[in-house]
Amino acid sequence: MPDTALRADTRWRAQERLVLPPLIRDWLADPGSLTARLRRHGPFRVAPRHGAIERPTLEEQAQLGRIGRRYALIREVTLYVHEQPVVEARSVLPLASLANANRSLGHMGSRSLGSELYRRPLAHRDQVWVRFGLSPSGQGPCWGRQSRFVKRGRPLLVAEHFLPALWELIRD
Ligand SMILES: C=C(O[C@@H]1C=C(C(=O)O)C=C[C@H]1O)C(=O)O
Repeated sequence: MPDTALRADTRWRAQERLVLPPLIRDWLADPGSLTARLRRHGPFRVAPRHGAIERPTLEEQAQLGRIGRRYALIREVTLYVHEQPVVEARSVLPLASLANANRSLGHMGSRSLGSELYRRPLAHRDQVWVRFGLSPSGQGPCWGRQSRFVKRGRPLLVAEHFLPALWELIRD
């Protein structure tokens, strides 16, 4: 586990502007599906914690661009491996991004959002931010990654906060 004597910060910073410890960079810069990578470490499940139609935060609006000013489906989940909470995620799915062929993204339940984003037509991750701060439920501080995905031309945000149990899991 890298030095955590970092000051917790709520601001997301462009990934390329941060020097990250190698282990952290290996996970935060991974271009593939986090779900697929976690599944390689043991039994995996997604536990939805919160779902509501709300306005994104001002920071999320800026990260989404113009579409961010409208209402979005906010989805907060905890990802478990071997029944250990390893990631807390908050996704911001603009309602305008959930129309037509993208509508399944708004009805994931306990299925991983990644299973839709990494299904053809593949979503592409066009920007990544990083921070060392609290998770959506207030755990931490821990490393977090905010990704902007574009699926069928429509943007959405997925923020993943990597909990201490993850680093214990991969060390064993
Ligand atoms: C984006 C992915 O989907 C994962 C699944 C999530 C969900 O079901 O809400 C949220 C964050 C991601 O870690 C992925 O697997 O890479």
